[in-house]
Amino acid sequence: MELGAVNYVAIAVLALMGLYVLSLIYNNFRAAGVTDRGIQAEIAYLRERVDRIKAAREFDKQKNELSWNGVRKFRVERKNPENKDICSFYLRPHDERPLPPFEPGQYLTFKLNLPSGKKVTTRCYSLSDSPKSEYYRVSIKRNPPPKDPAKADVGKSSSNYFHDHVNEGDILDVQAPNGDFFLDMHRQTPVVLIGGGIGITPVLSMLNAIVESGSKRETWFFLGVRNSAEHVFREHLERLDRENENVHVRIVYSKPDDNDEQGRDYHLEGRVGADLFREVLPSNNYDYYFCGPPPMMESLFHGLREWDVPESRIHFEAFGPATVKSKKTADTEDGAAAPVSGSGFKLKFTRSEKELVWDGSADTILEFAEANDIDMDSGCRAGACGTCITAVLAGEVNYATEPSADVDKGSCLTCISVPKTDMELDA
Ligand SMILES: NC(=O)C1=CN([C@@H]2O[C@H](COP(=O)(O)OP(=O)(O)OC[C@H]3O[C@@H](n4cnc5c(N)ncnc54)[C@H](OP(=O)(O)O)[C@@H]3O)[C@@H](O)[C@H]2O)C=CC1
Repeated sequence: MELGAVNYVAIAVLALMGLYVLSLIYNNFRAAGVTDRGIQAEIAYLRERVDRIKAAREFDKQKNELSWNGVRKFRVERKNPENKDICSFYLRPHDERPLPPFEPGQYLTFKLNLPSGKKVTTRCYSLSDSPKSEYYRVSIKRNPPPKDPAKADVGKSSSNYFHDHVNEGDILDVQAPNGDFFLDMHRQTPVVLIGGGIGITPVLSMLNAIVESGSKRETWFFLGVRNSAEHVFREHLERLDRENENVHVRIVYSKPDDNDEQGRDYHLEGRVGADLFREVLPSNNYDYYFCGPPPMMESLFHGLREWDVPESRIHFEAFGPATVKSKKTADTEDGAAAPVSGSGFKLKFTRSEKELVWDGSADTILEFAEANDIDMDSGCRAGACGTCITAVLAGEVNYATEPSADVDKGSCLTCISVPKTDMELDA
């Protein structure tokens, strides 16, 4: 929750008053020849709080002044292959005005004109570097073709479009950074950051932000990949580990190649999960942030819960699997059950002139529509960007997670909802 300016001022004033009173007490002790470590610690703590409040205020101020509504033109300044499947794009604002800061872990939303698309396609990609005033960076993995060759249409794949068609000097339409999965940079509590495959992107942004801020926060960084061919940002991670006492990078290969050598290329063999943390981490007392393939996110969530990590300390990318999100909803304090959908509801898609029966096989209305060749817009697929908003002409939905995008009355976000009744949708 963001604090209003008035609240910041009130807290800062109270903290300063506390600081003042403690200094008076401390000076009295000093005058009496007594030094009290407890009082010094209190003063240091209050000083740190004031600094944090000031930093948070400055962040909000810059964000409000420099952010933008709708799309802004960005020029691709540099296109840098990280390996054969992953490419980083460095983006600079075409208007050359400074960029607003973002929270490490957030993503950018792109409006793309794909070669075979009739209309604009919306796609979200995590920012993979720390907040910088000059450029934003996204690192994108090329989507493999679907197993069914009949469904292969590279012209409709936004990741393939980036790899094959977006070049240095090109201009892209970009919405401001967004997203609820981010690291609170104003805290100093120890963290474990975990990336699986290309899921490294948001947690790498967090790691870079910690290091660049000069924070001494204890930070463990686990990267799970198959082997050295997938081991991206290798030199960068080795350098951060070497140069920062508080940073501990652990590379985990699930299927090392014959030429890969433990100790030289990677630290541990196997999969990143709670069993490995029990061996490597001094305790379970951390905040955990993770992003990766859906099975990894699910097993991490359950493994950490079984290791008695409170749910409030488990944070994962909202683009993650619906099953993890439903579990989180089901575990809410009031014990509310995760929203479920029965099967057998009739779904009428008026524009597409299709009437179908919801069989419960899809996680969301969006997935159900896509499986039935109904054209629907989508972006983040996590209820955050609002691209999939669709008018509900009749009926009601249940949400798997609380939408973070605004939803007008009479509409729904199809990417995170399931039917609660028979429905008629304007799609
Ligand atoms: N911002 C976001 O939300 C982003 C999300 N992503 C997500 O990240 C995913 C990463 O994809 P990709 O690079 O293809 O990942 P990969 O399929 O290449 O998997 C990466 C690693 O994760 C391991 N893994 C698989 N299952 C588990 C498990 N249950 N527990 C532990 N480790 C496991 C794999 O091991 P093994 O060899 O044993 O399979 C492999 O070593 C994407 O599918 C996307 O969903 C990616 C980028 C950004």
